Amino acid sequence: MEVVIVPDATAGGELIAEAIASLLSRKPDALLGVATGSTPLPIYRALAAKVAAGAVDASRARICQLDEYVGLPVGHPESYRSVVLREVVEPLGLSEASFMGPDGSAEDVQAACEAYDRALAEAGGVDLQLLGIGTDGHIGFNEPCSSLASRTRIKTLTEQTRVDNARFFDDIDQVPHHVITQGIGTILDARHPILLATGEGKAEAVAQTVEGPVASIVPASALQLHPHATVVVDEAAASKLKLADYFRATYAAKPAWQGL
Ligand SMILES: N[C@@H]1[C@@H](O)[C@H](O)[C@@H](COP(=O)(O)O)O[C@@H]1O
Repeated sequence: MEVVIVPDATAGGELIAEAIASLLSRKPDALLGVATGSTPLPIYRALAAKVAAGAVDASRARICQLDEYVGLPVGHPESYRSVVLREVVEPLGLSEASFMGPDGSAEDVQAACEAYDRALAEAGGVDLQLLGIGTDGHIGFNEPCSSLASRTRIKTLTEQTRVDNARFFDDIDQVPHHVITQGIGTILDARHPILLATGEGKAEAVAQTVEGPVASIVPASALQLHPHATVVVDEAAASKLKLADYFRATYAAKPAWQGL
């Protein structure tokens, strides 16, 4: 796993947007897996700015969703489908046709999960999967003790995650208990997962993800099993890494042509 320490969230967003731009120049119809939450917003802003400036052609990019709440009414502004359309698809000038995600309002949730995994595979697989991290080390909505081999399925949120996400709703009672999430096995199928973590609140989860054992109690630690996973962290989120100096030196000495 490559760990890149950047000064702040803006720099992290710029670096990852650059990696996406580079991917799109090699593969214009790349399938980009996008995450929700506050952390990836600087990536989407930086990428949209590059598109607006004509530096990147994203017109053939395809976007897919990582996870979704179960049971929110179709079109709810905080459904992850609405969030991804608002924060990623529209700013990149793409249409809804370029977007795919699981159906959180399906009556048969299990069938919707299986259909989504099939759709991802039929689309050729995810080229680059953006990830944030929960304070408990979750990726997507794979809460602690999720199977490291899991596929897209329904999960129950921990109380901590519901509390963390309550800021997007009027009150915590509106935060659904159930979600659909790409499984950890599904996420590991992506050709290049990139996790961005910023702020001190993520420092412990980052240290366990990068330097702890691979264990389902810290779902993000499964990224250690991926041959090409990148973890981008700001100084605050890197503050508990024992090998921070090594990661800095390694990245400083990396040939620029390698990119992320
Ligand atoms: N399902 C999302 C995750 O994909 C995201 O990584 C996490 C952290 O969000 P934030 O970046 O706002 O801290 O929130 C939610 O649980």
